[in-house]
Amino acid sequence: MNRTEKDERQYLHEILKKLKAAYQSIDQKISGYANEIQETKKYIWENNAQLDLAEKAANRIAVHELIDFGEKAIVQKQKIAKLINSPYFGRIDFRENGEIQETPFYIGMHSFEDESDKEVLIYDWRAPISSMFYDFEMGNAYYTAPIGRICGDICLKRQYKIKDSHMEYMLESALNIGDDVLQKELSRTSDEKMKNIVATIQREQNSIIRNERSEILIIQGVAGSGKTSIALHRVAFLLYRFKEQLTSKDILIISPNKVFSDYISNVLPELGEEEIIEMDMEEIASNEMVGRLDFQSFSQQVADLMRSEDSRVIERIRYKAALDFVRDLDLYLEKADTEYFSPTDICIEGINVSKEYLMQSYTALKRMPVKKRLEKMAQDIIEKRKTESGKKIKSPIAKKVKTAVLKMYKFKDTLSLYKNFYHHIGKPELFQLIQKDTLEYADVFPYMYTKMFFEGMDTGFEHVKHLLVDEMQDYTPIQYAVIKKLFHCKMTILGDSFQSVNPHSASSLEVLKNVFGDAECMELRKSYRSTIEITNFAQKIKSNSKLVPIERYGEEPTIRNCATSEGQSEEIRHLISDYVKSSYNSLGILCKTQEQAVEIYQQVKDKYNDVYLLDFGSTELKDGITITTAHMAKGLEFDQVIVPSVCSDIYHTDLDRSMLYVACTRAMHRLDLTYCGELTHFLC
Ligand SMILES: Nc1ncnc2c1ncn2[C@@H]1O[C@H](COP(=O)(O)OP(=O)(O)OP(=O)(O)O)[C@@H](O)[C@H]1O
Repeated sequence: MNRTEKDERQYLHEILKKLKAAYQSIDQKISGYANEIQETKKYIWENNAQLDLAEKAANRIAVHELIDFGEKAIVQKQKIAKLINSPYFGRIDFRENGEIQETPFYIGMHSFEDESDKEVLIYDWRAPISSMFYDFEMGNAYYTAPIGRICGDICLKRQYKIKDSHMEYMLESALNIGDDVLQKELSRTSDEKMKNIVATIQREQNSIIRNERSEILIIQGVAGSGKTSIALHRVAFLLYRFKEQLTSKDILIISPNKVFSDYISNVLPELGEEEIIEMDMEEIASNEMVGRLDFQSFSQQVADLMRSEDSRVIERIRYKAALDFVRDLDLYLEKADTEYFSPTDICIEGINVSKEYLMQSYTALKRMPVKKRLEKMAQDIIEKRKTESGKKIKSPIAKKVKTAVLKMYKFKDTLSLYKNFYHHIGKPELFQLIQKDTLEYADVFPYMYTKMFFEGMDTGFEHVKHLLVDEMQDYTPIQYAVIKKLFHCKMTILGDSFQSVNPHSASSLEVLKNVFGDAECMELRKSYRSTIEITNFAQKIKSNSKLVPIERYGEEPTIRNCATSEGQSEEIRHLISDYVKSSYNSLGILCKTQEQAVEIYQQVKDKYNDVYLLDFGSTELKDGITITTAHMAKGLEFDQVIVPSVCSDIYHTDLDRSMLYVACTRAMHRLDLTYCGELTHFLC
């Protein structure tokens, strides 16, 4: 039963022996497959002339099968290699009701069974029995197995830190899982890529990961509460739980930008799953707009707003970000459906159709987009005429009929129909093109919504069975209305309404609940990323009464006043030098605008190693000094953060407050702010 630490070390030794043996055996299998593939190919090559078609096909199938076996074996080998490095992180001894003796269960990243007797030696963290490790302390516990709920007692609970096959420590955890282990994990320095957190998943997080029932699950979580980590672990769990129905190709992640995608790209492969396809909202829009209209990007919209707060622009953004806007547009499209089709009798080259008949056809095809409906009506007229006359209808005549039917609709393209909406509501000023053929960002999704009504859409997303939307607060109800039309699948939607990078178009949890009436909402209130000092500091910028900081202590954040802008540059260099001397891996210098970021980059790029400037075109996050905007840094984290120029003439609007909050909440261990002139009132 491995009672003592000595027993445990011995047991680890035994397990490692078995793992290494399994590794060798699988390695041999892989070599065997490789040889067989080569021999079969050689055989086909040498005997090509003599083989008949059936033999050739059979040999080719054999090669494909061998490749398939080989690939599966390689995946298995990688999993065992990971287990050799760290076989397990937890153990629970569970006595099922009615049994006399408890059984120990070791829990790790993947499962592993003894080759000889098939006894499971390590349970995958996603296995039903492993849920008790996260959900219960010592005493009464249960888990849900395929046969139903299994109840009993947990008699022992332990945690281990095993690295490079060596047990660094072992802890008896009578309390909540691994307060000590969690503290150790959170105190570590950052990594280039997001890490898995399987060993320290908390109970409230586990209930989200293992939620199987919700069709649409909304996770509202405070900054640093682990939303993104949890969402990715949830994907891994669903892939394990529904392995027969769900593969990584059936899942799509909508994330804010490419750097963020790169940052999170490691978690699923670490958990033994394949990487998932990621897109941002603009890519989805681009697919629809290609060859038609250009459009402003979200980042450009925010950057423009930061440069100058034009009240007319804000009014346009706000109106289109409201819940009522979707209703207004729906009402308009309903009207457009019935009132903008004005049929007239058709008399073309002996083809006579009455307007009443046309109206009937139009109404009968109501489920189709308008333009497709009109085209179908024209086609039906031609077909009917062909059947009646028994002759082919010449294409110029068919064309004339089609043109006549299309003309009966008041608008011939989506843009005119969409533009007319603003005349219809008596506010034409709410629609402005940036320049010819370039839509404002706020118009992109309303336009797409109108296009779906008028022309329809080939989505290409039919295969998606689970959609994950991160940073939900930055998408508006009309964007969700488009998403709902594009994706008919389960969804996990996560974000934090406190972290919107554009308060004029932010969606609160209430709004989201309204959009997805039948969604289940779960909240995460504990913040894990930052020290308590940093979290409390950020709370003063934007107070969230629901937030509970994790008790991890560090340095107080500083606000450094500088007499001149040269003095400020000097101070920033001084802070960078501190970072260089420290054990930290990453420093984020997070500015309000890209222009400021470029300026600082120019000042420091030649003085230090590993300095990177990120903008919205960037695709990668690297360890070192990252200089970028708060907007771009959304979702990321750094060991140390510097926020320059926190003075009143730079940070003064609601938007600025949000940016400052996002910037400060990116810091894990150290936070410093600099300014010259008057300090922004958000920090007074
Ligand atoms: N249970 C946990 N064990 C260890 N680390 C955790 C746990 N939960 C969260 N973390 C850590 O907290 C940090 C924040 O996690 P994550 O980025 O997923 O949070 P978030 O809610 O998406 O943050 P934000 O909204 O502020 O971008 C990460 O470093 C993550 O590893």
